[in-house]
Amino acid sequence: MAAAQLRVVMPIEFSTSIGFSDAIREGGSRLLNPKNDCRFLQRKKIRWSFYSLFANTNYACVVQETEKDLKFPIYSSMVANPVGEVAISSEQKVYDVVLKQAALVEQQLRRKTAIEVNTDMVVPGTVYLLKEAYDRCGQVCAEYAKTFYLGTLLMTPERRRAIWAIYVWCRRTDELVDGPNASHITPSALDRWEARLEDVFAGQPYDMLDAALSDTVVNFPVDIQPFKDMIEGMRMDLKKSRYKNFDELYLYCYYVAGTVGLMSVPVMGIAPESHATTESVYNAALALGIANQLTNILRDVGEDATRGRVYLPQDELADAGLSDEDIFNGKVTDRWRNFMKNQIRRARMFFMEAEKGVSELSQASRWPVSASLLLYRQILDEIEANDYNNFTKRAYVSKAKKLIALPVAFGRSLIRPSRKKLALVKP
Ligand SMILES: CC(C)=CCC/C(C)=C/CC/C(C)=C/CC/C(C)=C/[C@@H]1[C@@H](COP(=O)(O)OP(=O)(O)O)[C@]1(C)CC/C=C(\C)CC/C=C(\C)CCC=C(C)C
Ligand SMILES: [Mn+2]
Repeated sequence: MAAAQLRVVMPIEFSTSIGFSDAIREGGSRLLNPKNDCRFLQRKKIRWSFYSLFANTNYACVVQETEKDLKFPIYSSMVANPVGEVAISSEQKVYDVVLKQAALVEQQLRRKTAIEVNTDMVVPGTVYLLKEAYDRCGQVCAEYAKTFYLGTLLMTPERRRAIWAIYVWCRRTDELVDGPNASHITPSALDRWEARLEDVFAGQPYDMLDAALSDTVVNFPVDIQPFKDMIEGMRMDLKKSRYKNFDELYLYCYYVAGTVGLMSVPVMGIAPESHATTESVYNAALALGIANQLTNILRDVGEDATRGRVYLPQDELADAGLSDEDIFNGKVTDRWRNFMKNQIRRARMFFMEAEKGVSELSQASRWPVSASLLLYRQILDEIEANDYNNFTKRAYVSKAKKLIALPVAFGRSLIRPSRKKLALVKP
């Protein structure tokens, strides 16, 4: 087993009490001995499940004590190869994007005090009624994602149509690599899609669906970076069908789904009375995207396998005594169940991280986000109810359960923003 670098972020008293040396006090690091460290945490009755999940990998964990409550986030932290060379983890890279996005939105909001919504817009050569463009986006959203669509109906009209425009761009981007023409898509087609995106942000849309997005990015402080990153995720999908470890998977999940959170918050808005920092809300939004994508991956194991794709971390499969072969054979064994239990637990941790941010959103956005969180999370319950057979059974949340989630989500959306700053467990 390779040693990994452990980065510790925690109060000095705690680091001493669990026996880490001076060298690793706040922000320091030392070589991790996964087995011993893991047993140590277990002996101390410290929540260690995710620690153990990473223990046999090259990952270390970040530890932080917050209000007497220990948190062991499921993120990968510093990654070291067996000779001890440390690379920046995906989580740290992505967190840098989160900080930049949060800073950007604050700057833009300061510059722009009131949001002015245009009703019409002139596109060079053609006049499109913007209303029509947005309505078309709404129809696409209703057709492809009924649940999201219903959620958006609970938002203010300006926010709702902006989310539709973002949804449509995301859907079209995904279709490039997953749609009927996917086999013809090359990296240069994605480069062209990116050039077109730049034009959209520069106010030069190609078609009416783009025009809705051009209008949205003028009216809300949405930045181009998460959009570009989503295209990067599609590039990754073109060239990669295996993920060595969770660090690699985390980056993929950020690209294709965490980005959606970062695109949406500037539209959904943070409650004016919230005391949470902008970056903590962005962080929660990122977590919701990651949680959703991990859930997607766990639900679609069988379907992805038929396309020769395995999104599960290869090292964690190997540690569980499993291989690609077991996935292609599609037999539910105890090894598979145990493996799945850990994967589900990790996805739930991301949902928990996301939940902390929902109450910080503007009042009208809380209900739809909370509903979408509850509904997506239930897919994990359904995988369990299917006895972890995600090879041949698609986990599906029934209409009745969806209906029950709505009032529950409504109740949760009444929770007011915190009076305290949100705790951030980050490197
Ligand atoms: C503070 C806080 C919690 C704020 C909330 C922030 C927020 C609204 C986050 C949204 C998170 C979200 C809905 C992420 C989408 C994740 C997702 C489903 C990604 C899919 C990627 C590719 O997966 P794959 O190819 O494996 O799957 P398919 O078989 O193709 O399904 C995506 C398909 C990428 C494209 C994403 C979309 C089309 C969804 C975009 C959704 C919105 C813009 C609407 C968000 C609105 C609400 C009400 C949640
Ligand atoms: Mn897809």
